[in-house]
Amino acid sequence: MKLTYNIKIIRVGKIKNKYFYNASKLYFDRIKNICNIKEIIIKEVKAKNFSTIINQEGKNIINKIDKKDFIILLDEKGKLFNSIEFSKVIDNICTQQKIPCFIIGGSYGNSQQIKNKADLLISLSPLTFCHELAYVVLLEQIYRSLTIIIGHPYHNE
Ligand SMILES: C[S@@+](CC[C@H](N)C(=O)[O-])C[C@H]1O[C@@H](n2cnc3c(N)ncnc32)[C@H](O)[C@@H]1O
Repeated sequence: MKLTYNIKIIRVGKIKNKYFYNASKLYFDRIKNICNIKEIIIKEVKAKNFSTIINQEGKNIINKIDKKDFIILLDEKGKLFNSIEFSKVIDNICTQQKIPCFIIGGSYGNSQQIKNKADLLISLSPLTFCHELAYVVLLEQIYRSLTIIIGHPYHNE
């Protein structure tokens, strides 16, 4: 079953580790079979100062946000959801003709400006993951959510 839903992800930097890359490709392709997914990759900023990196990457991310986007920032201090609740978040945003736009920060995290702009902060766990692993977990959970929405047995297997 194919949904007309659109999902967007904005993230920082290439996936350099081949295992994370392969896992992300697996779930990205599965998601593509169910709905439209667009990804925007921001270049990693090189600077000596952490706050320069966070703020510049933050500005570059904000430039890619559109009016229809419902901004969901991934942050370990955000709200925790179970997979059914997470699928409802995605379903509700999409049925309101908005686009869930997931943002994953770079190695040093997210700027305060993005945190202020976000419509929702979600946590995948109270533990901190590298951004590559956070991306893989996010994709698996988006795929899981979509299977819940279309009634595919993946979540119950
Ligand atoms: C290495 S982490 C950045 C850690 C940084 N110290 C901070 O305070 O945000 C890189 C990115 O992965 C995502 N991330 C890592 N762990 C996460 C978690 N448990 N829940 C949600 N997002 C997470 C966030 O978007 C974060 O900005």
